[in-house]
Amino acid sequence: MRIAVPNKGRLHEPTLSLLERAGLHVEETADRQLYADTVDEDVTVLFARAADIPEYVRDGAADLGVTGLDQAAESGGVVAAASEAADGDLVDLLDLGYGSCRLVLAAPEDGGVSAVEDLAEKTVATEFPNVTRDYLDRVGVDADVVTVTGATELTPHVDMADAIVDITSTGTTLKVNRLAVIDDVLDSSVRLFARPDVAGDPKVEQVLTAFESVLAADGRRYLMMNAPKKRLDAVKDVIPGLGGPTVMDVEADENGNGMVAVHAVVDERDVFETISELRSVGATGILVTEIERLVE
Ligand SMILES: Nc1ncnc2c1ncn2[C@@H]1O[C@H](COP(=O)(O)OP(=O)(O)OP(=O)(O)O)[C@@H](O)[C@H]1O
Ligand SMILES: O=P(O)(O)OC[C@H]1O[C@H](OP(=O)(O)OP(=O)(O)O)[C@H](O)[C@@H]1O
Ligand SMILES: [Mg+2]
Repeated sequence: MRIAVPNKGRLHEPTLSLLERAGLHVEETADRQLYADTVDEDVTVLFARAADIPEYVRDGAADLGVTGLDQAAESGGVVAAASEAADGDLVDLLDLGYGSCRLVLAAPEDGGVSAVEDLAEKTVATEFPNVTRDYLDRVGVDADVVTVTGATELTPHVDMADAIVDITSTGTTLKVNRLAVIDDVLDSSVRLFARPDVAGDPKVEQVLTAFESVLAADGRRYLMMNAPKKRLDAVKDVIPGLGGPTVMDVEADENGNGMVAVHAVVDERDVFETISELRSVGATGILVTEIERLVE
């Protein structure tokens, strides 16, 4: 099975790190190599431009692809489940949570365009012509779309366009270029995409579960401690655990009091408060560790 992942740019590193954490270690390759093996002999990684990945998957060059929803939407249809797929659609299997950005319609701050209706008979420049045309159809505005391959923010200032549809995340680029957001076109983040015909394959399910387990572990910590057996209920009350803690009998303390070891998964935001509460109900030897993966 082949997974297409971004070969460079901002999505490259986080995607490799996700594969690594998911247990799909990518074998060392020289930079720019197109393919790489993983520790799983059935899984090959294919490096491609973020914008080309949806096409690789649609065409069958790859079975799975990791890229932005914006890129997938630009290249064709995207559906949430294989059962809803029409010919050529991609299935959006999982939101991987990084690469979050918005495609927005923006125009010069002090210009003549302050609502999408003002764009009738005018021109919109974008790297996303298909998404932009779909959007204009949806809102019922007849505007020209010109395709550019970068520096879109410049086009309204050189009379190439009256507005743009472009990616924004912090808003800095729009601000620097004195452009104001007029409307949201698409919310995007990086997703795991599959072709509908492979979406239910056991190997695909295995990759999906591995990715999900990484996301589930994010923001969670593993707590281990010892506690007097008679304080167990109090300890349990303190731990906002995932399906209740794991409790094991351990050796009694020096006074012969029964002791237990308690393990639990907790939200990292709760760790600080939880530790002092655990100490106050008699827990000792409290250990906090990171979790690599969590299969629920
Ligand atoms: N500013 C941003 N913040 C968050 N995500 C972004 C941002 N810009 C782009 N992305 C996401 O990353 C994807 C890839 O962007 P792009 O193709 O521009 O590559 P890049 O990482 O910028 O590298 P390069 O432009 O140098 O090829 C976009 O389709 C989008 O999903
Ligand atoms: O809202 P902001 O945080 O300013 O981000 C938005 C900018 O980020 C992306 O550009 P990128 O940095 O990828 O440069 P590129 O044009 O070379 O792709 C995008 O094309 C916008 O220009
Ligand atoms: Mg970019």
